[in-house]
This record gives sequence, C-alpha cells and structure tokens, in this order.
Amino acid sequence: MSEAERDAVIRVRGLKTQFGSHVVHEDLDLDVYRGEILGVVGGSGTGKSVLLRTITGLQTPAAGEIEVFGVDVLGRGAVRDSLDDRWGVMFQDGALFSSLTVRENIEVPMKAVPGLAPDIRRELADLKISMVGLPYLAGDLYPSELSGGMRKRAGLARALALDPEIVFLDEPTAGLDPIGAAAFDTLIRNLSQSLGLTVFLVTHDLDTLYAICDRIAVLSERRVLVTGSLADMLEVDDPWVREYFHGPRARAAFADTATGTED
Ligand SMILES: Nc1ncnc2c1ncn2[C@@H]1O[C@H](COP(=O)(O)OP(=O)(O)OP(=O)(O)O)[C@@H](O)[C@H]1O
Repeated sequence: MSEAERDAVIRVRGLKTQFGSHVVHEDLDLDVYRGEILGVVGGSGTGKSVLLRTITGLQTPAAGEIEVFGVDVLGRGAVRDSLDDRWGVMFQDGALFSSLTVRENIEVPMKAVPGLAPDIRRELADLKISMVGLPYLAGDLYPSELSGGMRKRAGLARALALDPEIVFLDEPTAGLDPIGAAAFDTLIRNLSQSLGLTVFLVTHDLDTLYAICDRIAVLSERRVLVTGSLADMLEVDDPWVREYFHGPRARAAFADTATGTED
C-alpha cells in the first residue's frame, strides 16, 4: 500500500513551536498511520518530547495544523475533549501520583467516565495491571515501592486505562537494564498487535527501533528530516542519520534482531 493510501490517524502540517525566541520546530509535517509503531528519533534537544506534548494538546504551537482522527487538536471545547479517551500517554518516569496506589493511579482517568461504578473501575484497573505483566499484588503498592521497570509498566497500564486507539510513549526503555528494556519492547509489540494500537514512540534506544518499530521518523533541523523503514534509514545521506544508523551500536542492535535475541 502506498503512503498516500494509508489511513493517517495523526496528521501534522506546517507545525511551528517555540519558547521565547527559541524555535524548536518549523514547518514540520508528519503522518502516523493506523496500527503502526512509529519510532521518533533525533539528537538531544531536537524536540521529540515537545512534539509529543504538542500533538497531545499539552503544549500550544505557534503555527500549524494537527489532526488526530480527523479532529483538530488545537480546537477548543467538546470536539477536542472527545479525543481524551482515544489516546493514552506514558511519560518517561511513569508520571504516577505518589500518594496513590498503582490501582488508584490507573483509576484516575476512569473517573472522568460517567456512570462507571467504583467496583467496575477496580476490576478494569486490575485487568490493565495484568495486561502489562504486573503481578496482581502490585495494585496495592505505591510508586515508591516499585522498581523502575514496574513503574513504567504501571504508567503504561494507566495510559491504557480507557482502551485508547493510540498510545504515546516517551522514552519507555530509558533507565531500564537491557533485559528489562527488551521485555518492555516485547510488551509494547504484543499489546500493539493484540489491541490494534497505534504507537507513537519517542526513543533513543536502537534496540527498540530494530525490535519493534514499523517506521521511523527522524527529527533534525527543526522538522521531520526523513521517515521510512530501517532499510530506508541506511540509505539516508545525513551526518546524524549516518552516525546513528551505521555506528557500532546500530550494528549490534541489528545483529541481535537478526538472531532473534530481543525476546
Ligand atoms: N517548557 C519549556 N520551556 C522552555 N524550553 C523548553 C521547554 N520544553 C522544552 N524546551 C526546549 O525545547 C527543546 C526541545 O526539547 P525536547 O525535550 O522536546 O527535546 P528532545 O528531543 O525530547 O530531547 P532529549 O532527547 O534530550 O530528551 C530543547 O531545547 C528544550 O530545552
């Protein structure tokens, strides 16, 4: 299927973001297609997290258009609010409320759903806990009682609370040991396949790109420099892309994937 024929669930056009005089994005275009895992990469400070925050409406751009499921994210009111249960966001450290247990954290977004009784909320939260591979008892723990990997799984469970169609993940494997990171990659891939999720994934992790991403978008020079498969990236004539995708770490990640050791 050509890119023009694919169903873009996120469509960004002419995006400009800036903080004071510091322009982060300028004339940035990006499509994210239904059901894909898109890896967003780029050097430090190229605006990957700002892009995620802008698409999810947490930050207001200076110019441009953003549509998610055909809805103008920058619009106001009920139409824009209708998107809230169609996407979930997982921030780097899980961004959990420290005074709430894991189960209560997962229930937070559910409280916005009218008519959802507390016992149903609790059952649904327990279901999400098991979906992300946490033990049942983790529901009663506070974030400070969890390992880094468990906190990320709890953050993912909360992002899945309302059965979203898109999940945004900001560096999901950052800070995890290689085995924990590979397990998290596998979890994302399995959830994406079983739930038909579209995944917008900001990462520095080459192993993640090789193991689970269908397509990659490289941020550079304030815009999306290139999108494509890993094979496409190897052909790109740009100093950062060359260094990133041809370096020793990329070769090691490719070798691991080729021998199937990411599981
Ligand atoms: N709230 C803010 N106020 C001012 N500047 C900001 C703010 N948030 C981000 N920036 C700036 O915007 C630029 C892009 O930041 P962003 O966090 O998106 O980069 P990134 O590509 O995700 O980086 P990294 O890979 O290091 O996490 C940086 O120069 C950062 O300092």
